[in-house]
Amino acid sequence: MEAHSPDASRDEAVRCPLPPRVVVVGGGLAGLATASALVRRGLHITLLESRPRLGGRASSFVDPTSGEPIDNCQHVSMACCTNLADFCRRVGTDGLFRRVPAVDFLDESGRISRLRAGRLPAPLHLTESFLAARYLTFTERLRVGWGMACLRFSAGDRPGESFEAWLRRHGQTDRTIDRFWGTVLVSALNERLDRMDVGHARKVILDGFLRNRTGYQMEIPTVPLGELYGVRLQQWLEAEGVTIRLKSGVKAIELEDEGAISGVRLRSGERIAADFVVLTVPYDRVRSLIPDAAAAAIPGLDRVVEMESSPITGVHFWFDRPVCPPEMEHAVTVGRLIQWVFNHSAIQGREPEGGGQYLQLVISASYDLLPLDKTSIRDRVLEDLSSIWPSAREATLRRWWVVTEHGATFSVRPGIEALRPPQRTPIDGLYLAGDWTDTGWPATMEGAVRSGYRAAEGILADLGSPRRLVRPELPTAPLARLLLGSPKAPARPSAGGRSRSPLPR
Ligand SMILES: Cc1cc2nc3c(=O)[nH]c(=O)nc-3n(C[C@H](O)[C@H](O)[C@H](O)COP(=O)(O)OP(=O)(O)OC[C@H]3O[C@@H](n4cnc5c(N)ncnc54)[C@H](O)[C@@H]3O)c2cc1C
Repeated sequence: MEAHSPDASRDEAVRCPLPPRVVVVGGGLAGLATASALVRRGLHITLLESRPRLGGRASSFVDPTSGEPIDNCQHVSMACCTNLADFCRRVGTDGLFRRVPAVDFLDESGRISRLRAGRLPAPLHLTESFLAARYLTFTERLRVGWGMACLRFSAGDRPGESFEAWLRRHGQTDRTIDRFWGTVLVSALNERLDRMDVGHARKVILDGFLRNRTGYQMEIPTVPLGELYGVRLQQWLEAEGVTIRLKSGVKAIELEDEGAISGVRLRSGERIAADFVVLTVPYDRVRSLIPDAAAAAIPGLDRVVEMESSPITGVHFWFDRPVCPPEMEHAVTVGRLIQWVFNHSAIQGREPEGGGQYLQLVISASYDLLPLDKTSIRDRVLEDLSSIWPSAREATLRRWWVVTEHGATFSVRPGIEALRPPQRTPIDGLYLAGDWTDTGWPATMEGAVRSGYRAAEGILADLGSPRRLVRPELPTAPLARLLLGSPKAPARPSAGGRSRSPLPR
């Protein structure tokens, strides 16, 4: 399987120049992005994944009763996710998304308020549709506008302050907090407002919704995640010469006497030699893969364990008849347990056999559901859905799944940025990546891809062939630059300087 013998030493590699060997540990979006960015550069790349499939937290499983692929949970991105878009273009899956230019908010009386760009330039492009929103009174809409202005201009945040406390300090009421800020941000950041960092909330509102006319638009996959980030990625990477090994869990990295990376040891005991290792495993796994002496040399690594996880619950319902309007693809629900409804019969054309409707419901930061069993969660969600569309009461629920991912994302709690390590480590040849590493982004597919690109940039710089892989944010519109200032440029890994054989140019 390997072009190099497992015991090939660095000296031999210098005498007989072989392609530099990169081992990527983890086949989630960070690992996939790292590998995809390094192909066609004369490297020997191996990707090791402990599970029997690629995709990590963005994946599907097969329903044993129907044989149908089911996503662990609906994943959507926004048009401001420029690196995820770049990654999908790179691997040829960019045609498998539907761009949704309007976000529909559904209130208790079943009324839809559509958020979409109007005639005004950014950052005012959403003003017309927001002023028409029916889930807030006119005064409440003005109050939210004031909150946004404060978010831009407030002088300094109080260390450790939650976003909810910040909102109350800036004139927001229970209703605006619950019906606007909570509705938008809890699902965007997968955290409750009373546990949410102010900087991350600011980033979603300013960078996601206001800087650019299209940044808020959603990208919804039209195929199951297992196809999007699993099967298709595997085919593409293998065609590009990447060796993919599934069911190959890594036990630990291995180091030379001088402290540089020499390879990884699998749980099976097998050793794979490497000049570079990129660890893209989740934050709560990384420490166990790094020997103590090396871990001590990585500033902040021990603090990674202070990160916390936040859960997401995805509920899948197959009804024997349409429950929501058949043409409706998605809705953000205001003032409910359910936060998002996705109509998969409309989005992916996945009508249950014999007709009916397949709906996916999402509850982010689902702490309150953790003590409940799956049947109780099903019943609560069904009750909630029935109060939106009473037809859900009469319909027969043919099949259902409740999937709660306890460690769905790291919690964006106040002060989180101090716990996120950079991708480059002081260990020669060792990189970290994953949505939890320092990207300035919350736990998202975009953050994962950015981290993978940064690790790849670091490796190429070490090999004397620096390339810019991380794509810039969407351009800030001129008026938005005037009113909001420029977005902060995230820190980048420093350029090479390592004693590595240069890449052929
Ligand atoms: C339910 C849910 C809903 C979400 N919704 C959204 C959304 O709508 N939009 C969005 O942008 N993001 C969403 N996210 C977040 C998004 O899925 C993650 O941010 C992203 O997929 C993380 O990618 P990653 O590569 O950093 O980590 P992971 O996907 O966790 O990948 C790490 C990989 O490493 C593997 N691994 C672990 N240990 C080892 C080992 N020892 N050896 C080898 N392999 C190992 C794991 O099996 C895994 O495949 C959601 C997440 C969940 C769980």
